[in-house]
Amino acid sequence: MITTTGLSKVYTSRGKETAALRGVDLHVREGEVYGVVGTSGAGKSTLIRCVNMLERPSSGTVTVDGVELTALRGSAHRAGRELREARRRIGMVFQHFNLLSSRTVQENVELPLEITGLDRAARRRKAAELLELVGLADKARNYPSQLSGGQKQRVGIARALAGDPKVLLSDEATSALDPETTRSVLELLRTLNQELGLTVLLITHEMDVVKSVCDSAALMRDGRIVESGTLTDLLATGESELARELFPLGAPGGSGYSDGTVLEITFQGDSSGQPFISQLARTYQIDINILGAAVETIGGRQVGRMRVQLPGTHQDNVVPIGYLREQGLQVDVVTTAHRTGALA
Ligand SMILES: Nc1ncnc2c1ncn2[C@@H]1O[C@H](COP(=O)(O)OP(=O)(O)OP(=O)(O)O)[C@@H](O)[C@H]1O
Repeated sequence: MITTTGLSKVYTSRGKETAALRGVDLHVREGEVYGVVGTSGAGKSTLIRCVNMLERPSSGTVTVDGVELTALRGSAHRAGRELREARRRIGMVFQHFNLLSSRTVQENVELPLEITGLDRAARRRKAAELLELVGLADKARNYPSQLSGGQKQRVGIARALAGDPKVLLSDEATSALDPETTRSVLELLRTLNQELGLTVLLITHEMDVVKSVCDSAALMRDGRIVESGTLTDLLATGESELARELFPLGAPGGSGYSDGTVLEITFQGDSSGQPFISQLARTYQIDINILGAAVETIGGRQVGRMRVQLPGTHQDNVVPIGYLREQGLQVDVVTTAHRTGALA
């Protein structure tokens, strides 16, 4: 639904060049919620602004719903007709809502419809439907200053949906909100994704946002995507940085365990109900030391991760590790004791 290839963006200000994007290939499938995370300055905002051509990329292509936007004429602020039409099918919500304070809630939602030339009665009807959808039917006549942050963002979302978009872009939409309001706005995004089949591309610096609503995620660093995939696949990849951030298990492995073999076991879906540790201990008559464990719901699926220590070297544990993998578990060997005189 959204594809970028080799996307680059260089800003020039006061004679200084900043490469904000350095060849980004992004692929967001239809109907998924896709999160882009990364530290400040990684290029997330630039990426999302290039996706709807608020910013024209320096090179590379952007295709949304089969239309190659980069091939359409017009600049970011003076778009040609085709680009304007394509953009109408892309809704955008902003961190600071960007509502007009002099207009009522209803009038804010109607704004994009005025631009399309829809008549007054139809605009009213559509805005009323959208406000109903975001749970704000009773606030239609209020002004933005009379609303809470969460309510303002719901208005922002209703306005973004006015053009019946297939894609919704969210630029840190919950960053200015408290945790509870964040949760309810994310739930709304999820509901819209499921009920309207809306594809959502969001950028955030909060891992919790990814954890609670995203199907897929990408990690950006210094203008590049350094890792991406579905959360399920990322969690099944031992060395995934995103998976570790999504699901930290306290102190990282690799230090502090002087003997034995330390494993990180990740289990998802069906295998999460299995008593595999006790089965392993019984089958191989070994003492297993549990160093840390957590179970969370990530992308609507139960995922567990456990760090355990087995006696002996990696070599000594090849069979038990194979047994765990046969059970469908993801097993990563974090540290292993070397076969020394003392351990042999
Ligand atoms: N209009 C601009 N002119 C010049 N440089 C810019 C402009 N916008 C962004 N940059 C630079 O491009 C780089 C990427 O910025 P961008 O805002 O895309 O990152 P970000 O990951 O969204 O960061 P944040 O989370 O802080 O918003 C940064 O070095 C930034 O200073």
